[in-house]
Amino acid sequence: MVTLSDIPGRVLLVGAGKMGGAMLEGWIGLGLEPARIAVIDPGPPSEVAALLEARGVALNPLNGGPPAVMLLAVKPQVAPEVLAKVAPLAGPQTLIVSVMAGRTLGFLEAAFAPGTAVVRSIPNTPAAIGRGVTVAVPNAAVTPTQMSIADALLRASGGVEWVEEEALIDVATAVSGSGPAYVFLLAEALAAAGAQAGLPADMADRLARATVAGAGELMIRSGIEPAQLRKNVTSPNGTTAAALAVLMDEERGFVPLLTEAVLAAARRSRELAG
Ligand SMILES: NC(=O)C1=CN([C@@H]2O[C@H](COP(=O)(O)OP(=O)(O)OC[C@H]3O[C@@H](n4cnc5c(N)ncnc54)[C@H](O)[C@@H]3O)[C@@H](O)[C@H]2O)C=CC1
Ligand SMILES: O=C(O)[C@@H]1CCC=N1
Repeated sequence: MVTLSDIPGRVLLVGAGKMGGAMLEGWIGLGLEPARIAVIDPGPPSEVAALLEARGVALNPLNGGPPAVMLLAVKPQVAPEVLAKVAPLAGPQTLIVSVMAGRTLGFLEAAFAPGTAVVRSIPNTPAAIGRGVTVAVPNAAVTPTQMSIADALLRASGGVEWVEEEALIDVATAVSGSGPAYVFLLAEALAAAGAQAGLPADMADRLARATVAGAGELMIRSGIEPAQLRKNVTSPNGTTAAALAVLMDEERGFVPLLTEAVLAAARRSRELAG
């Protein structure tokens, strides 16, 4: 098994915003030596800049030779101009790992020298607390060792699932990549509904947060299927059944709505391919 300290060279992070910064924190937390990391970012968020300064991670270094890994975490929309600038920093042995939504293996391969090893992946923001999940696909040039290196870097943020079919990344983006936003919206909507139904707003907010967090933790720790956990809350002819009759309506309920949302996100991921 490859660990972060086995990576044969530097890790160059291009774009240290919300996602890149979260991954960086994970690597440092798991013992990747700060001297083995460098960051390229013209304007990292202040908390990331403070972390770089505190740990002595090089920001925008002028040289250093080709890195072992270049991890791309800029917005997909600026990828063409950013890649044109950073591609010359990669050597023949450099492994490219992208977390950019939509940007395909084909797009990434075209930006680097022929034969460059590229992994396209999609993480999510619970990466910031090591509870993310990432789905990744390698191109044909990725060696087993490089795949283990990519796995170690991505696993610092949580679980990793490898797929062989690249099209699945667009769907994973719509489910797990964007998914935390759906859950946060659920917390927002539950709080708003509670306030509208008469709870003090701050209390509705606390109850909604605790409910979403507690339900998520129960699902993980118990290992019980979500459908069974739902049934465990639902007494026959009780309050939950009354709510679920609305939420599980086959036409207007949560399932058709979420299906439409996931399909919209997957479609957008395919559009971002450019
Ligand atoms: N935020 C999320 O939930 C997820 C984001 N992603 C992907 O991660 C990537 C980054 O997203 P966020 O971190 O949310 O965005 P962000 O805006 O927080 O971070 C982007 C960073 O790129 C930097 N940047 C801009 N121009 C640059 C350049 N020329 N060279 C180097 N760095 C440059 C910015 O200063 C910023 O710090 C995107 O491609 C997105 O699709 C993937 C999965 C989840
Ligand atoms: O909204 C986006 O495009 C990115 C990718 C997945 C989550 N955030």
